[in-house]
Amino acid sequence: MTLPIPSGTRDVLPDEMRERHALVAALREHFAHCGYGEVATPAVEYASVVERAGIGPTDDAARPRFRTVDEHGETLVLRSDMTVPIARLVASRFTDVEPPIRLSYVAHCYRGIVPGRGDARELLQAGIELCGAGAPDGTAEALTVLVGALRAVGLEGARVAVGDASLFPALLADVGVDEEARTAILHELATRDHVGLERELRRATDATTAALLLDVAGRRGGQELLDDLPDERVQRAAGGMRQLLDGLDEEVASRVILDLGLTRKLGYYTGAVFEVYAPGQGHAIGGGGRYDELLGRLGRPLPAVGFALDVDALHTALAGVPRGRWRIDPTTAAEATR
Ligand SMILES: N[C@@H](Cc1c[nH]c[nH+]1)C(=O)O
Repeated sequence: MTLPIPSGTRDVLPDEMRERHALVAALREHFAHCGYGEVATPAVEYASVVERAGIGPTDDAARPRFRTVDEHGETLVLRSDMTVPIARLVASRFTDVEPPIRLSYVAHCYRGIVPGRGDARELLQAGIELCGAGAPDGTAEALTVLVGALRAVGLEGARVAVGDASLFPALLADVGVDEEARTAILHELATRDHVGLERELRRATDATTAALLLDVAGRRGGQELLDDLPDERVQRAAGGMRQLLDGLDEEVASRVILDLGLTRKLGYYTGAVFEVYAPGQGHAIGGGGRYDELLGRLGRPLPAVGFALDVDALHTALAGVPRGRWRIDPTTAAEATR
């Protein structure tokens, strides 16, 4: 008899667990080497505290999906990511600590899923948060740690798509699109619905501007992409990306693909956003970005940036890499955890 477990969750058996331990050990070592101290936070938080983070509409992946009421009648939520709990931690436990504050984590998070899409309801994330370091230097540091993490586990073929969550809002304001139409357009952009995006753009602007914005949303490529932007307003809106690229070292920049239409399903991003892609994987295996307003909403205004890798997705991506090229050693990890 096979007893079911909730969709989007999984059991992990010993062989896979041994490799997962090795993978996580390599990531932990890398984060520590880069100066990030590991923290743990509770899997449950008070709903009232998370609400202060001002998480967006119901399709925002940062909005907790699992709620329960404790013995005092307080509503508790299962965390949906580590960025909000760490922002809470920094705002309440690191009040006197001089920034930048560098923290890392390996933790399970819980999300709602769209049935049939293969999303994880429970996912193991390994990531960092760099609080108190603005753009572009803080962003460059986070990207450098990210690229180093991919190298530390031997995933040489991975690429990091970099976009900017402020690019389209700035551009839409610049071309005079009103607030309501802007929200509809940004929604289509976030869901990567090209047809819907075209429809909303045509509704909100004239045909030439709509065509320009649609073209910008589809631009993806190397650094030369920024040298060839079609319009002064687009060049202005992409100024942050230019500055970021100028500050990256060559090795990190060689892993970056610019994606002007990139947005993430988490509403707290205010600037650069990243997504990690590995050969043969249909979904991103990690992502991150700048969230310069979140900490302020929780009581300690600091610019911040971070990323999280989906450990299981990273593991699956590594399975496509010949064993001899893994930088992690599952045998040693097995001994270490025995
Ligand atoms: N919390 C984000 C990743 C991230 C960390 N810091 C900023 N963003 C996620 O779950 O995808």
